[in-house]
Amino acid sequence: MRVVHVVAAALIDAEGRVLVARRPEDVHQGGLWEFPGGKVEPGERAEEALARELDEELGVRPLAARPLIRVHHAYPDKAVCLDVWRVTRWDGEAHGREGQPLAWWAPADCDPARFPAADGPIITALRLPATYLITPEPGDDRAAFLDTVEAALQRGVRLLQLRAKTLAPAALAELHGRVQALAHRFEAHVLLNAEPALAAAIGADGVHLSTAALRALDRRPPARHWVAASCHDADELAHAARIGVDFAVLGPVAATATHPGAPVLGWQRFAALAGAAALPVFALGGLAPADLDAAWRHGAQGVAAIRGLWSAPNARA
Ligand SMILES: Nc1nc2c([nH]c(=O)n2[C@H]2C[C@H](O)[C@@H](COP(=O)(O)OP(=O)(O)OP(=O)(O)O)O2)c(=O)[nH]1
Repeated sequence: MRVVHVVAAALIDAEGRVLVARRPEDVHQGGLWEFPGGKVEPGERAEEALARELDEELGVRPLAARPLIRVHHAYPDKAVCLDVWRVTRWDGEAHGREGQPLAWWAPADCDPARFPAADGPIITALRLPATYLITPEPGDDRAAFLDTVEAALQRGVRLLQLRAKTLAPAALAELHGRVQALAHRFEAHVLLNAEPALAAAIGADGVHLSTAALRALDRRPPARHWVAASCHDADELAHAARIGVDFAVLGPVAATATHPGAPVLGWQRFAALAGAAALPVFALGGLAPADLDAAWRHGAQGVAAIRGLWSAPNARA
């Protein structure tokens, strides 16, 4: 089946709400809500198509746009590649130039059932931040560890993975409780890197699956908000998406101190794998916030990091 290349925009307003439009009843996926956009015309670059569609449909001109996610989806009658951009500044006031109803919804209120099936990963991408902090092993000084978690939250980190492989379950549960209490003060979420049953039992916001744990599962484990997984190749990404994992971490993009000798992907390979994956993918491995632009240009949700997002309490990133 020929793949139809579509550009779509997530216009984000000052309150973090996203603009959605209702598709007419009589077209493909009619009656459902969508992110405004349309087909890329022959010879057009994606950004040109985006500007044209936003003018035609909403009467606005994008001023600040960056890639959010690319989603491939095969409907029974049509295969699409949705190239979705996050637009945070534009000229003009958005109005339905084709008579389509518009609404501004918080990403948390976007119900995937009201959108075309391809849009699930787009909604997830909108709900996720651009950085995912993975903690280093906590060591003996718990107070210093918690201070550094708090400093990261103060710098704007809103998604954390507590990764403490050296701790027994009781000690891990205890530390998790403290980290989660801190995180919740900042409306941040903590994913526990542990057995899904332990994460669920102690009320974690989510569970982060190791590659081995992901491979052993044939369905999404129960979780309060998030199920994430560590992936290294196309098979693992496909398996993660198939069982309903919300997002993946893929790497290493560059060499890291924590995983010396691991085969490095590089940005081109990362882009090919992330672009074909049906879920948001964070880039991991030797990266820091300074790499966000490169990550977005290569199809990443953002950057996941241990060292790159973890620094002494008084050091500002
Ligand atoms: N714009 C948009 N299209 C989506 C979304 N989700 C989704 O599956 N699609 C599909 C539906 C359509 O098959 C295709 C978009 O094509 P379209 O028919 O809206 O494109 P267009 O505006 O160029 O329309 P036309 O002039 O060819 O009629 O992408 C979404 O969130 N936004």
